[in-house]
Amino acid sequence: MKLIPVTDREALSIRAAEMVAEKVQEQPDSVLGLATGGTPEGTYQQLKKIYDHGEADFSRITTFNLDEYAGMPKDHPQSYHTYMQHKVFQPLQLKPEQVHLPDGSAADLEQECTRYEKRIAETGGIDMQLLGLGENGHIGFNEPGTSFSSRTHVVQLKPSTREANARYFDSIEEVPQQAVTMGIETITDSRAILLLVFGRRKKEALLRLLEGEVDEGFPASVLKKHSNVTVIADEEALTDVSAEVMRHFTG
Ligand SMILES: O=P(O)(O)OC[C@H]1O[C@](O)(CO)[C@@H](O)[C@@H]1O
Repeated sequence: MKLIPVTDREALSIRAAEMVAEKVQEQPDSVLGLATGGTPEGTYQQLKKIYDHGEADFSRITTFNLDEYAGMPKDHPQSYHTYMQHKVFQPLQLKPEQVHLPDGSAADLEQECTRYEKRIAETGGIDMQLLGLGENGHIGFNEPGTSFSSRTHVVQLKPSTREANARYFDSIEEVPQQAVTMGIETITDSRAILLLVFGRRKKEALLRLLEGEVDEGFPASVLKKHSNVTVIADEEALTDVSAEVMRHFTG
């Protein structure tokens, strides 16, 4: 795991967008794994600037999202389908056939998980996966305790995750109880992973990731076993990380 420390959220977003754009420049038919939530929003804004300036061509990429709420129509204002349409697919003018999300409104969710895994495999797998970090260490919606060998599956969301995401809904009761998420092994099968972490809210999780053991009780710790993970983190998230640990991951 390699750490790139940056000053703040904006610097993180610029750096992450540059890395995604560089990947697409060197491999125009890249398969990108994308995340939702607050973390990658700035990165998507920066990618739009890069696109508008004609500095990258996204017309041949394929995308796969990490997760989607279960039981939510695709056109619900808080669905990840809607988020992606507004923040990525329309701004980068991606065509429907280029983009993929799990269908949380599918009648048979187990079948949907199998379909999604198959689709990822058919494209040859993910070249670069963007990830945010949950306060409890979740990646995608893989909550603590999820097997490191899990594939795309249906999850019961923890109360803490529902509370963290309640800010996007009118009330916590409206936050779905379940989601469909890529599994941990689906994520770690990606050839490269870019984990973005900013803000004080994430400092305990980042500290545990950098200093703690690899353990299924903290899903993100699996990233330490992967050979190509870059963590971009800002000063606030790195507040409690010792100089020695910083040197270890940046050196
Ligand atoms: O970026 P946020 O909103 O802090 O959330 C952290 C992670 O949790 C999720 O919301 C759950 O999948 C991810 O989309 C995100 O990367």
